[in-house]
Amino acid sequence: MERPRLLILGAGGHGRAVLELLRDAGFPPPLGVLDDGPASPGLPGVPHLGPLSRMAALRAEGAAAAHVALGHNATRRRLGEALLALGYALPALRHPSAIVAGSATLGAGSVAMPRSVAGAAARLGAHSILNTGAILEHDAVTGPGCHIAPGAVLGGGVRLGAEVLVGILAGIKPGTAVGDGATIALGAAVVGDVPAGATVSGVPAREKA
Ligand SMILES: CC(=O)SCCNC(=O)CCNC(=O)[C@H](O)C(C)(C)COP(=O)(O)OP(=O)(O)OC[C@H]1O[C@@H](n2cnc3c(N)ncnc32)[C@H](O)[C@@H]1OP(=O)(O)O
Repeated sequence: MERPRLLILGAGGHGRAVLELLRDAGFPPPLGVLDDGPASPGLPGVPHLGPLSRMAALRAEGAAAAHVALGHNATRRRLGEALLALGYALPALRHPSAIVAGSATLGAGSVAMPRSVAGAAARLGAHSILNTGAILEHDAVTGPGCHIAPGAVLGGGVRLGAEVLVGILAGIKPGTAVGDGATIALGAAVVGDVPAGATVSGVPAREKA
């Protein structure tokens, strides 16, 4: 499949990481980057095309494919859905060192960063990040707008709702369910279901009183 020139949304740290991925994966140079930061330095070597609100005008001018490279889950999902509604293609991005099982799926606008793994029948939701070295074990499923941070591991059959952050090096016991908008602290060991909106931390993971 020919790799498209992408419009990137977000010129922060994650944007720079995605830019490296695109180079490693053989994508052509991005069309440009949009960012709302008034003093945004942009992405190195990529034309800065203005604020996020320009995405509609650029679509009308012929931009056809995009990626939202923002770390904030709700914002990334909202912008990704807006891009889809405008008719942009949002290809799932995958670093060449990522291991994605033939039966695994990566949703629209999602990204599998270096050395990440998606096992048999795992499903990474739309607009989600499987960050460096993170692992979705077999049959693990995430909703849209999730972020599995570097080194985190979802055991077999784990189910995440929408917009869940699983912090760096956290682990989730096989078969566990995590509700929408929950935050799993870095280093946590989740051994039971987590309600929507909760923040849990520690080993075993608990909500703070
Ligand atoms: C490429 C990348 O960098 S991806 C980055 C992805 N992001 C992450 O992995 C970070 C995930 N976030 C965390 O783990 C955060 O520390 C959170 C969400 C758990 C808490 O953040 P905040 O609400 O800002 O809490 P804050 O730092 O003020 O700490 C509040 C209390 O929780 C404790 N705490 C904070 N993080 C943790 C943790 N991971 N495990 C155990 N306790 C923690 C603090 O020590 C503090 O305890 P105290 O009240 O007894 O003093």
